[in-house]
Amino acid sequence: MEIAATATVSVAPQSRRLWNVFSKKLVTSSSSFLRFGFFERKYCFGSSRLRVSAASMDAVTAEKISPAASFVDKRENGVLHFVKYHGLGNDFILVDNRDSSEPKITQEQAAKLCDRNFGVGADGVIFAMPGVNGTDYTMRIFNSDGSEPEMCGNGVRCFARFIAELENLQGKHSFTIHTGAGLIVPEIQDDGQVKVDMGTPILKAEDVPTKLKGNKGEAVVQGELVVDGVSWNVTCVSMGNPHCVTFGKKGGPNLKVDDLNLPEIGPKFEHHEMFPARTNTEFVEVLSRSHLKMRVWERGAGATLACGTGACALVVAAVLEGRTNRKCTVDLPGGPLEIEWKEEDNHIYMTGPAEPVFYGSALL
Ligand SMILES: N[C@@H](CCC[C@H](N)C(=O)O)C(=O)O
Repeated sequence: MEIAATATVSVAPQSRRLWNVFSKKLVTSSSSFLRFGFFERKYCFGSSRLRVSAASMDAVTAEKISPAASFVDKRENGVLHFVKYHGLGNDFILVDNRDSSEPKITQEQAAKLCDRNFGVGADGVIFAMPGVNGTDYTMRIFNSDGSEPEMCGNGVRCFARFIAELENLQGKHSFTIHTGAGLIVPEIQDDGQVKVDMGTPILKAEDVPTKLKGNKGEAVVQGELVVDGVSWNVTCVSMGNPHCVTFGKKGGPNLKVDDLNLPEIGPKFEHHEMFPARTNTEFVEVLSRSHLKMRVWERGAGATLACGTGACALVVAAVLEGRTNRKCTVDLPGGPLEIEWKEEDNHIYMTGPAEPVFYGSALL
């Protein structure tokens, strides 16, 4: 029996070696052809196109199909193709959703996929969708608990790198991205890092939103938040999504963030009645006027290794509290981010890495 098959497969540079292995196997083993078939889908990502024709292969008979390969090969419905990325260990399942303005999976399915034991494992699922109002793309994200936030700083850097792979773009590139927080503009740098114009911070208490009363105009700056009978100094900032930033307790010493029991204290901030939309919370230690260290408890995701919107929010808080300059390095558990809150345009700029980890297909 002659099999004619053509597969157009594009792969991320990091994955090229793996694909080379696949393609080598393809010409040396007929059963590998069937394994390859699992990946031989319309789904394409990456920058190097590999065109494979199996028409000239020796006859491959149906008897050679192993039951397992056959099962996998047949699956198309109920399968989600994805690429896993991370930004400083804040990890996401990226989905090519450019053909539709409806996410390919539900919030419940996203929560299942994010489970680190029963799913792929991630802090969230991000969908690359068609742009609106003249923007290049729309980014939507579901947290690992299935809730939908407005924005994600580390996620948008991953998004930019994902788009560059999908569109086969090399070198410096910027995109206009519509998000729940408005227009966000990431730019891939020559060194592969991504610099993002994160827009302007929102400080008006009711827009953050927080029920705490504004004490510096309409903003909450070093306001008092009582958590389990203990008073904390907090500054509330929205980067499109809500953040509560604290440098320590009222009248207490500056925080040593390594000493915190984050899983115990984090949820008490997240679900505090003063935050009607829940909140992300950044616990911050000042190392110098241009160097901060933070740990984060994220709304809908818990303790994560990094939070880009959080790093931006805490530099705004640090400046408003007179603790630092407008340009800082922020050390997060997963590594550093460079943040600048520019006086000229009131915009915040975040620079950091985003890396692909693996690609795959998940059964839904
Ligand atoms: N990790 C993200 C923030 C993701 C959204 C957040 N959990 C929320 O619900 O607001 C970042 O890097 O900004």
